[in-house]
Amino acid sequence: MANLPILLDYWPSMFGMRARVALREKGVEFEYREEDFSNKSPLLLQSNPIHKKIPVLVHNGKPVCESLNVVQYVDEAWPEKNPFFPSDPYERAQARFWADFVDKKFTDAQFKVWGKKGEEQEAGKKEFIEAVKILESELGDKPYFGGDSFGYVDISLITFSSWFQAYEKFGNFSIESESPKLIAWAKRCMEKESVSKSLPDSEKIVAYAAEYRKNNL
Ligand SMILES: N[C@@H](CCC(=O)N[C@@H](CS)C(=O)NCC(=O)O)C(=O)O
Repeated sequence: MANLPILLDYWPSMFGMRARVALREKGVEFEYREEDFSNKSPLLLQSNPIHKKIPVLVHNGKPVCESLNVVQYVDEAWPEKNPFFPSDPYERAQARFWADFVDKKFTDAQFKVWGKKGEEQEAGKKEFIEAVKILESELGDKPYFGGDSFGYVDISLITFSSWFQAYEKFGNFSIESESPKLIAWAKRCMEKESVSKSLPDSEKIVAYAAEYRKNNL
């Protein structure tokens, strides 16, 4: 295991999953280390002293923090295979814009759908459906957000699909009837081994979310 990049991660984390998918897209072998948030490892605390959050990729002894930053780093450190970005500067800027939209709009909304109740949850559902429709229109008729190839925006968003069943169960709505194209895109992405190997079983996520709701709501 000497010299393999180390990924500090936590299994249900859609942010951690992004790093897993990115590394597997590049065919990079890595050591996966599961963190216990009630007893964070010294390596996590040293590597990400600012946020103390996963994912952290430790490569050649140096830590890279923040999931989208990890995905970009992986693309640059292993440029030979499956580039995540198009070469055109404008298209690259657009890809960064949409991944940022996923982080700023979609991430907050999805949390309210499964992690809140009452009015806050209802508002979250509205925001979530709005965000999904915007993303669906950005996808258009392309197979991937990256066009013909699976890229940066695809990696930033696909990891949330392991949570879709939890959103539907606790939000009491159907994502497919709101946004069939997005579901078709998610199924297409799941055909990639880099994705299917990196995303946990949806049933496990539902059970995890149910436990969170029991303890926190
Ligand atoms: N913006 C961060 C978010 C990472 C994040 O929220 N990680 C959570 C797990 S999903 C975490 O490490 N939480 C530990 C804690 O808050 O103590 C990223 O994209 O990497």
